[in-house]
Order: sequence, then structure tokens, then C-alpha cells
Amino acid sequence: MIGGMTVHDNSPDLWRSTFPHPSAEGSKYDRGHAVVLGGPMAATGAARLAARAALRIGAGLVSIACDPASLIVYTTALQAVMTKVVRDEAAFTDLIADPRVTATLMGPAAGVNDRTRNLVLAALAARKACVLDADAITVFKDKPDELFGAIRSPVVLTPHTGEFARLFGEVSDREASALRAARTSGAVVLLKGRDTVIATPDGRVVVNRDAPPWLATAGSGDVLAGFATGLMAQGMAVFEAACAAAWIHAECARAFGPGLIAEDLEAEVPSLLRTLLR
Ligand SMILES: NC(=O)C1=CN([C@@H]2O[C@H](COP(=O)(O)OP(=O)(O)OC[C@H]3O[C@@H](n4cnc5c(N)ncnc54)[C@H](O)[C@@H]3O)[C@@H](O)[C@H]2O)[C@@H](O)CC1
Ligand SMILES: Nc1ncnc2c1ncn2[C@@H]1O[C@H](COP(=O)(O)OP(=O)(O)O)[C@@H](O)[C@H]1O
Repeated sequence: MIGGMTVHDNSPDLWRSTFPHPSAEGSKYDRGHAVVLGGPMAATGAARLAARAALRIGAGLVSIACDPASLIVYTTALQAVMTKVVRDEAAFTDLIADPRVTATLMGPAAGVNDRTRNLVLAALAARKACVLDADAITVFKDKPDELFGAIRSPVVLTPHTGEFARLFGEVSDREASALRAARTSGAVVLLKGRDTVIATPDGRVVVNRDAPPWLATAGSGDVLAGFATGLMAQGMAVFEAACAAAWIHAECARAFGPGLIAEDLEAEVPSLLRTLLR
């Protein structure tokens, strides 16, 4: 108990019973379809990292929704991840209206502009499981209430400390700040750092402690967002998916060791999954 809050340390005991297991009879469609918003031509890496992470963690299908100009980059750089050209908000809304689309990820290198803002609002209007990271958070810095008012479905916000401050004010006590933010926004808030705090609007608080320092590397947060999205796409509840993603993310970094770059994280997933699914 800290300051009237009960805070649990993250461990598979908290979420293993709801971790998605592929069914023997199922097809890829039974494992969910995640749609990741791609960044523009000059900033495709973050969405690519996230999309591959979502696939690696078990989503049956992952598509990157991209503008026509950047299609060539995504299609040549990715194989198992699919690409869908999205010219405008209406096309994005149509894409995610497919009942087989089960989760969306918005924000990694999307750009801080009206397009990102409108597509985030479109994603939230679809009322599907949704992860909002990076620019999907920053783009609402002047109008956080507009974002909070649009959150009516299972949503995870994954800010680093700087992004957190843009919506909620400076972080003081990390657990109390994350809990306050979850209550204010109506979303699960995953506040990243060495100790990552995951808090829900109904008062649950979990801390994933002592991630190795080499996890603080460019693109690592994009991989984390992809893990959470891939788990939610498979139907895992939003809080449990956020906790599982944070735990797996840190364990992948621990397993790889120093010298890690973001691309290395997903290679550690299969051995962790073998243990978790046993
Ligand atoms: N390979 C890629 O294409 C990558 C693209 N990225 C994208 O680059 C854009 C900028 O991302 P940034 O994460 O630099 O964010 P921002 O540029 O939005 O914010 C960074 C600023 O926030 C402040 N800050 C405070 N606490 C911080 C913390 N704990 N970690 C980081 N910054 C903190 C610092 O003043 C820092 O200058 C985003 O669109 C992001 O998705 C990054 O994800 C890195 C990898
Ligand atoms: N000192 C630290 N020790 C361990 N992990 C850290 C530390 N600082 C940040 N991290 C982790 O590194 C990741 C960085 O994510 P983020 O800030 O979104 O970077 P990016 O936008 O480059 O992906 C987060 O998962 C965070 O929890």
C-alpha cells in the first residue's frame, strides 16, 4: 500500500491465465487483426518496429495503414506485415470498420499534425481496442479534454515522462501520477521508464520494476506499443495486455543483454512465449 493505493509488482501471475493461446483448430483470423498507423515516407521505422512486434507476439494479421507516398517503403521493408493505402480519414474508418480488425495502434512517428489527430479520433470512434503512443499523445497537448472525451472503449496510453507531462502535467510520484491520469482520461495509462507504472481508471496499479538500462534505446517504446497492440488484437483485456507487454518487453531486453537495439527485442519473444504458453 502506497499513499492509500495498493500497488502490485508486475509478474505473470497477474495475467498468465488470460494470456492468448492459439487454438488448435483456429485460423489466423481467430488470432486477431491489428492495424498500425504508418508514419510518412521519411519516418517509417517506428511503425515497422511496432507492426512486427504485434505480429511476433501472436496477432494473426497485422496491417500498416499508410499514405500512398510511403507505400513503397513499407511494402519493400516488410513481408509478413501487410500494407493498406489510406488516402484520408474516410478510408481509414472503412479499413478499421472490418469486423475482423480487432485492435489499432496510433502514434509511432505518425507526425504531430491534423492528420494524426483526425485519424486518432477516427480510431477511437470505432470503439475497438486501441493503443495511443508517441505523436498520438503529443498531438492533443493543447486539447487533452478532446482526447479524453473521445475515449469510450478499451484504450492504453503509453507515454514516456515527457509525453505524460503534455497531457497530464509533470510527473511527481509516479504511481500516483499514473493513477490520476488513468482516472482523468478513462484509459489504462502505462507510464514508461526504468520502473513502468500501469494504472487503470478503476484504481489498479502495477509496477514493472528494474528494466535493464539498455532498454532505453530509440524505438524500444515502439516495440512495447506493438506488443500491447498484438495482445489486445488477440482479445486479451487491456490492463492485462499492458502488464504482459511491459513484462515481456523488459524480459526480452534482459535476455538479449547490453548492446541491444530495438530491432533485437522481437527475436527474444519466441523463447519467452514457449515458457508462458507451457
Ligand atoms: N525509428 C524511428 O522511426 C523512431 C521514431 N521515433 C519517433 O520520433 C518522434 C519523437 O519521439 P521522442 O520519443 O523523441 O519524443 P518527443 O520528441 O515527442 O519528446 C522528446 C522530448 O520529451 C522530453 N522528455 C522528458 N522525459 C522524457 C523521456 N523519459 N523520454 C524521452 N523524452 C523525454 C525531452 O525534453 C525530449 O526532448 C515520435 O514520433 C516517435 O514515435 C522514436 O520512437 C524513436 C524511433
Ligand atoms: N532508465 C531506464 N531503464 C530501463 N528502461 C528504460 C529506462 N528509460 C526508459 N526505459 C524504457 O525504454 C523505452 C523507451 O521508450 P520511448 O521513450 O517511447 O522511446 P522510443 O520513442 O524511442 O521508442 C520504454 O519502454 C521505457 O520503459
